[in-house]
Amino acid sequence: MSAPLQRACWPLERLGDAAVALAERLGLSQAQPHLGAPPQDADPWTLTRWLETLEPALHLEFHPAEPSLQLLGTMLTHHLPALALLPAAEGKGVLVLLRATGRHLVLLSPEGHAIEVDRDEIADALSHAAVAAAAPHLEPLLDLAAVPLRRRPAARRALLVDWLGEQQVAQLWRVRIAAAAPVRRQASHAHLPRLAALIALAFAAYQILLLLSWWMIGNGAFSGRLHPGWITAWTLVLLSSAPFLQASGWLQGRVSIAVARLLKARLLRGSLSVDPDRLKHEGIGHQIGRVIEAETFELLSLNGGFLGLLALFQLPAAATVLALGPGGALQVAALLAWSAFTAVSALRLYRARLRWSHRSLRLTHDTIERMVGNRTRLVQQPEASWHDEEDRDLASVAQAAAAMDRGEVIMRAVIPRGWLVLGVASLLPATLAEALPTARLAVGLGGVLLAYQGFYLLSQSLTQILTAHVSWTLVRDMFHAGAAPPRAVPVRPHAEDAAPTAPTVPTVLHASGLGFRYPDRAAPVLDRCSLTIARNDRILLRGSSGGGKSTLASLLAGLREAHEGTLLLDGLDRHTLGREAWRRRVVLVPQFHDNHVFTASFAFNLLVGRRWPAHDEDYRAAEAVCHGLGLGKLLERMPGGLSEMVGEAGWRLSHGERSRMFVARALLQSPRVLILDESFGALDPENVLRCLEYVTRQDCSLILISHP
Ligand SMILES: Nc1ncnc2c1ncn2[C@@H]1O[C@H](COP(=O)(O)OP(=O)(O)OP(=O)(O)O)[C@@H](O)[C@H]1O
Repeated sequence: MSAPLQRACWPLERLGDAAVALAERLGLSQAQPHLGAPPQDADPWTLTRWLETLEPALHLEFHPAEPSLQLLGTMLTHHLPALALLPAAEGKGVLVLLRATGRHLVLLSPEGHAIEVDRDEIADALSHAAVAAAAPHLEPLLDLAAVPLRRRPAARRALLVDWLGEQQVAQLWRVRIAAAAPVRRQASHAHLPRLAALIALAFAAYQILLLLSWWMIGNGAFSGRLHPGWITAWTLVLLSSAPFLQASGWLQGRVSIAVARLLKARLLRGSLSVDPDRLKHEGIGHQIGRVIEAETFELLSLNGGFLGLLALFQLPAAATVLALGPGGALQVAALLAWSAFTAVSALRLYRARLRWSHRSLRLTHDTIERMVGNRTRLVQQPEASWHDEEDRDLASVAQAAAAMDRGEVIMRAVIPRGWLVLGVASLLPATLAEALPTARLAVGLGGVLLAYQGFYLLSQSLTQILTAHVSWTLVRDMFHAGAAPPRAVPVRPHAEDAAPTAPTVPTVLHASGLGFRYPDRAAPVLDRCSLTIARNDRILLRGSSGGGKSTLASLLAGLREAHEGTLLLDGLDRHTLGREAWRRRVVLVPQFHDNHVFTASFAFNLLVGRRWPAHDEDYRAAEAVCHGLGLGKLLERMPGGLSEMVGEAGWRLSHGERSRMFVARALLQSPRVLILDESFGALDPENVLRCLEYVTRQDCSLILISHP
């Protein structure tokens, strides 16, 4: 290892510090306390889980990547920043890769210095362990082929890429700013303020050059001195405005991609964080409507914003030209009056669009509900009234749509064209009062045309921005739900995060005085509920139907939040530990109707909570758990085994097979606390016994919910 690489290498025990230093470098986090060390001799998967525990505090996400030799170079060039694990032969350490500069990478050293190291040297160091086995066979081959010395490095690399194929040669973690990070931070990380300023500058330069070209040609033409020199200058000025327009278009593209990424990531996170009771209450139709609105928002807000920016340059420029022209103050007053009329029309359109959106959202919701319950409706509802409500709802949406269309016609057609009439009319008094020279008249008309273009852009922009704003009112809850909880504080991760089997303090979960009430119910479901669960406890929770067992389970698993009382896991509350870390440790298998089989391979369904794509050891673990739960015969029966497609469009698992698959899915997440909510209700006594025996043998605390 070269001296610069040695200087840039962090000892593995300081992985947490390396992550913090990177976060600070990216402007995402202030100085953090020492975050402890990852477990000794941890494998990459364990390190990944350990790193994940730092995510809430650092506003970062660590995505593991295990590239082949062929992909390693691409990763080191295009997927930075990243953390990289140096293999044991290279001294087992961590590299903090900041960015690529040509053939070099900039690394952050433990002393906080940026150090440049050759990219190939880093690739060799990272892949050393995998490549070492093949290396001895290379030289004899190169000798035999008489490859000249200077071409040997390239030949060596080509041979290795071919030999090692898809084999994983290195362990990296791509570092991304978390979707939950404050929007301001994400925006500045994506350079959005700078890009926006550049767009504004490019627009301004384009506009100024355009006006200048007008002035030149107009001045020359109307003064009767259209010298070839003026025409050449006019052509040059006009041509030089084109690159600014191009540049602004290109910058807009970059902004659009960055904003769309930010928005999508945040909405996705938000949709996973919204209170499940609220989602259920609103219904699936409402959620589908929201997805459509989110698309609308993304599409129209950016486009409308860019058009609006252009209009903001164009209208003041037009006002200036009009003020200098023969119409003077009268034309400027007409422009202001028309702007006010535009604002009023925009407000009316906004209200109409809001009404239409709410009604069509309700229509989507009701349609989906009717589709879901269609069979019941066909059987139980008199045929004559099947479409009554649908007709009523459609008429109401059509009425709102007609009002909205009227508003759009005013905005898109009347506003720009109406201005043309008003602009020319406001020029008439000056024209009638005195015989105007052609040049003065041209300035007046030019101003009117310039303002026409401004109003045209403004009307397009306002229509889109208002529509986007209505969409925003429908998705903003989801967006805000994706933000990091305000109380997220740095956590000192425990070694047992990564090694759940390690002996720890006996108390795992501690609840005291828990209270919970559903929003639309007066009486609480849980009232002053206290319990302590120690490591490897086996608890049977029984009670009458509707007594609150599933509700308690969802509180313990972090799916719902108690309205009063405290709940601690390993001594930390849910906000401190972070939602993801909590759910990884306390895994709930919900009741059958609340669980889902994905239309995907059986292996995916088993391993989705553990790691996907899965590794060989994951497949082995999945098979072992399946055998333990009595699913071995199913694996033999399915032609594709673990790769068999299951779900609605695939192999239809029986009720009992599904419920055991749900248990296997939870066990494969190596939980510290496992909660099974009536998971064995569909099994025959023999399989119940076998499953009970298997789950009670696992190294985790177990809560089994069952009817008396
Ligand atoms: N989203 C909700 N809104 C209002 N009430 C609810 C909601 N979910 C559950 N409940 C009510 O809360 C009470 C407790 O429900 P819970 O599912 O926790 O009971 P349980 O003991 O698990 O019942 P079971 O043994 O029948 O599964 C029930 O009366 C139920 O109807």
